[in-house]
Amino acid sequence: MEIIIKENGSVASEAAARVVARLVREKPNAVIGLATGSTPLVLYKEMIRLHKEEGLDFSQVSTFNLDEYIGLEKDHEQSYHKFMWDNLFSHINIKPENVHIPDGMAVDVPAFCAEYERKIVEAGGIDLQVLGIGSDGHVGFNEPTSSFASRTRIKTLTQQTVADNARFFAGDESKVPHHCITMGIGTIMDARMNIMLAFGEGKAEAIAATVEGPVSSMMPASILQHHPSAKVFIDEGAASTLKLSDYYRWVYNGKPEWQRDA
Ligand SMILES: N[C@@H]1[C@@H](O)[C@H](O)[C@@H](COP(=O)(O)O)O[C@@H]1O
Repeated sequence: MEIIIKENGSVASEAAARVVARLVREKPNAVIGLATGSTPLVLYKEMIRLHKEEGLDFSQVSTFNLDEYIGLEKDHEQSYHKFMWDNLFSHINIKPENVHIPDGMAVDVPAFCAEYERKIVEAGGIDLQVLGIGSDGHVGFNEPTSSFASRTRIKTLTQQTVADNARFFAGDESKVPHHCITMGIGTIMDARMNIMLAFGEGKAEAIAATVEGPVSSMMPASILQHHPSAKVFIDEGAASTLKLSDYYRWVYNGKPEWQRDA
């Protein structure tokens, strides 16, 4: 794992955006996995800026989102569909037919999930997957004890995640769906590169356990230790309990400029 510590979340997000931009320039028909939550918002703003000001071209790019709540219509204020269109897709030149987000209203969920996996394979696999992390270490919505071999499927959220995400539902936990469709950990691990973003002290424990703890399904993100190309972009807050943070800075600063974020 490569740990990239920046002074704040904006600078870290800009660094992550450079990795996305490099991929899209090198491979115009790249397949990108995307995440929701508050963490990737600045990354998406920067991708929009790169498109508008520097001509970054998404016309051949395909995307696959990690997850969606079950039971929310696409236009629900808190659906991940709406989140992605509001915060990214409406502002770049991506083709709607190249956007894939799990359908929280699917009638036959297992069939939908199998088809989602098939579409990822058909697209050539995910080149780069963007990840956030839940305070309990979940990636996508793969909650603690999720199988490392799991594929896209239905999951039940933990009480912790329901409580964390209630802030998006006017603080009302009863309004947060308890089920979701999420890519599996096996699906995420198949991506050729994973980039995780985490900001603030609230994520420090989960990040320390992910980067320096034992690999355990109790901390789903820790499986990234087994990924051949995983980068973790964090700010000082999220880095605050890492034991080897000086070493990560030393490694990063020892790289030639052009290699630093790539
Ligand atoms: N399913 C999403 C995750 O993909 C995200 O990483 C996590 C963290 O959210 P935030 O970035 O708002 O802290 O929240 C949700 O539960």
